[in-house]
Amino acid sequence: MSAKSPRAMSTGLFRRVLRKPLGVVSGVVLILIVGGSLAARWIAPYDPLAQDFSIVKQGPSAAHLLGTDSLGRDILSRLLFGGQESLGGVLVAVVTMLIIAIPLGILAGYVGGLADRIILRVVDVLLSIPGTIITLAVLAIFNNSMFVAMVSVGVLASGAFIRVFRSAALSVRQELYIGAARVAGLGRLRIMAAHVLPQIRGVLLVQVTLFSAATLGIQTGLAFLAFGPPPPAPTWGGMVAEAASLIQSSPWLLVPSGGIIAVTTLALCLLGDALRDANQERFTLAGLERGARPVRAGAGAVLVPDAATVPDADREEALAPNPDALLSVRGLTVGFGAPGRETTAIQRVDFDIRPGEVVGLVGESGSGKTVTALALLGLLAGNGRITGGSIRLAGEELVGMSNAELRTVRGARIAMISQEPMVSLDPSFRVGYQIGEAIRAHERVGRAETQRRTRELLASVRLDPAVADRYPHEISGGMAQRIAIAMALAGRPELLIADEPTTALDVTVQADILDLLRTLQEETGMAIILVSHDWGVVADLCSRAIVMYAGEVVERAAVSEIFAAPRHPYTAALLRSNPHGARPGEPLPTIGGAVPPPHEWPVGCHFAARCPLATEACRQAPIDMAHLPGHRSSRCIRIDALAAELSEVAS
Ligand SMILES: Nc1ncnc2c1ncn2[C@@H]1O[C@H](COP(=O)(O)OP(=O)(O)OP(=O)(O)O)[C@@H](O)[C@H]1O
Repeated sequence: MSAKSPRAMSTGLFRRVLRKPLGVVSGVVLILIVGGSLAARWIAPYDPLAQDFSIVKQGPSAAHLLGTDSLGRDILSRLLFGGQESLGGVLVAVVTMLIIAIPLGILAGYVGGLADRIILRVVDVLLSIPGTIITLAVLAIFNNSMFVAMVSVGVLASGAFIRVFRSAALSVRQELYIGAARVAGLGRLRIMAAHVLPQIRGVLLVQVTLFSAATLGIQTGLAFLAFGPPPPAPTWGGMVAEAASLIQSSPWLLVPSGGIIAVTTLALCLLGDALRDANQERFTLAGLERGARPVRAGAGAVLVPDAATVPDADREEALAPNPDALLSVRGLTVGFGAPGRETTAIQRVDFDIRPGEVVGLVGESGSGKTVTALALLGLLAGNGRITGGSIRLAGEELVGMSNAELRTVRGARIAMISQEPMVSLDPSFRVGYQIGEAIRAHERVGRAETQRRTRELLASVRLDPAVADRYPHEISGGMAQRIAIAMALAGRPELLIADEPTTALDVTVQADILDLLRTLQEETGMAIILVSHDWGVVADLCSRAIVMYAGEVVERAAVSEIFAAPRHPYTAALLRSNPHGARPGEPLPTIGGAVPPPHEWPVGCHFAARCPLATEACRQAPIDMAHLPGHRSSRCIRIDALAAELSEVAS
C-alpha cells in the first residue's frame, strides 16, 4: 500500500505516444539532435572554429561526414555546436511562455470572474502588439542579445497560450472530482496545482512542441539576418545564410544546414501530432471508463443575506436558530442569475439537525435538495447566491463567511459524498494518494502518518489496504463510493451530507453502502443528511425526514410519523408512488404533472396544481409552515381534509 504521487499515471500519455510509429521516430530524432548538441564538445570530430583552407567547400567524405564550408571548417561539428545556440533560444522562449501562460491560463479558467476578465484584457493587449517589430527593437536595444529577444518572443506569444490553457482549465473545472476536492476543503492553489495542471498536461505538451517548432523558425530566421552571436560562432541560421550566399558554386552547403532545421521542425510537429492523438485517446478512454457526466459546479458562492427576501411571517423563525442543534437553517433562500435579477430556486428553507442525527431530505427531481445541500457548503454554481437566511453550524453563522473561512468548514466540519463516486475521483491519481490528500487538507502530517491514516480509513470503510494502489478505473462503483466515504471521513466531520449515495450503484451494493453509513454513523457519532427520493432508503437509515417541493420545505417530521400519517398532500402522494410499497399486478400510482421550474412557481401553494385537495384559498397567497404537535410541521392549510381522507382510505 502506498500513498505515492501520481507520477506513474503521467507516463500513460507517453506510453500511448510510444505506440505510434510517428511518435517514436520523431521522438528519437529529437533526442539525437538535442543530445548531439548537448554533447557537442565530446562528440564533435573537429573544433567548429578550426579553419583549413586546403579543404574548403568539400562534399561529404570519410574525414568530414557532412563536408566543409567556405573556410574549410567541419560542417558536422558546426551543426552540433550551432544547435546549442538555436535550441537554447527555443528553450528560453518556451520556458518564458510557460511561466506566464500556465498560471494565468489556469487562474482565468479555474477561478473565472474578475480574475478571468482582467487576464483576458491582458491577453488582448499581448495579441495586439506587433511581435516582429518588438523583437527587432529588443535586439537593437539589448545589443543583439538573442537571449533577450527569445524572452520577448515568449512573452508576446504567451497571450495566445493563456487562451488555450484557460479553455483547457475551464473544461476541467466542470469535473466532479474538482467539486469533490473543494468539498474536501482543498484550497484553490492546491486544486489548481494538483488537479487542474495534471489534467491539462496533454494540451500543454502539444502546444509546447508546436510552439518550439515555430520558435525554431524565428530563432534561425533572426540568426539568418545576422542577429545573435557574430561570426565565426556557429548558428544554424548563420550557416543557412552562408550556404545561401554560395548556392551557385556550392549547393551542397545548404543541405546539412537547411536540413537540420527542416528535420527538427518536422520532428517537433510530428511529435505534437502524436501527443495530440494520444491525449484525445486518453479522454475517449476516460469518458468510456467513467461514463463522463457534466456537473453543475463553479466558484464558491457569494453569500449575501437579503432580509427583504424572507417573508414577514417567517422572519421571527428566521431570527431564531436552535441553539441545541448542530445545524440550524433558517429562511434559507438561493437565487440563480445576474445579481438583482435572480430566479429563486429555494426559499424559506428552515430545518435543524441535532448532533448525531440522521435526517432524510426527500423530494422529486427539481425540488431543491441538491441546491440546499450545496448552499450549506457554500458550493453553489457560479451563477448561484444565497440571497437570504441563515445557516448556523454549532452556533457559528456560515452565511457571509469568506471562501477561505468556508474552506475550514468544508471537509473538516461538513463533508459531502455524491451520487457519482467514480467521477468524484480524479482518474490520474491512485486512490491511496487521493485519500492521503484529503487527510493532508486538514492536518499537517508526515508521509508515514498519512499512510497509516489512509490504511485506517480504508479499513473503516471495509476495504483492503491494497486498494490504495489502484487507480479509479481499476475499482468498482461500490468500492469508489466506499473510497469517497473514506475521503469524507478524513476530516472527521460533524456532519456528512450524502447526496443520493446509492442511486448510481447496483441494488446488491446499495444495501452494503447503507449498512456502512449506519455503522460509521454509530462509530463516529456524526450527523448525516441523506438526500434521497427513495423512501426505502430514508426508512432504512433516517429518524426524521424533511420533504421538499418546488424549492420549499413542505413537511418535517419523524420518519415513523410520516409513514403512519403524512401531513402534507405532497408527502402522501410521494409515499403512494413509492416503488417499495408496490403491490404485484397493480400499477404504481404516480403524481400527475411535474415539479414547476422556479420561474413558474405560483403565488400560493407550489403543489396546488397537482393537489387533489387544493382549494381557491391555497392558490391565493404564500402558505406558511404550520407547527403541529410532536415537533411536526407542514406547509398546508388542508391538513384536516388530508387527515380525513387518509382515515377514510384506512377504514
Ligand atoms: N446552476 C443553476 N442555475 C439555474 N438554476 C439551477 C441551477 N442549479 C439548480 N437550479 C435549479 O434549482 C432547482 C432545484 O434543483 P436541485 O438540483 O436542487 O433539485 P433536486 O431536488 O436536487 O433534484 P435531483 O434529485 O434531480 O438532483 C431546479 O429547478 C434547478 O433548475
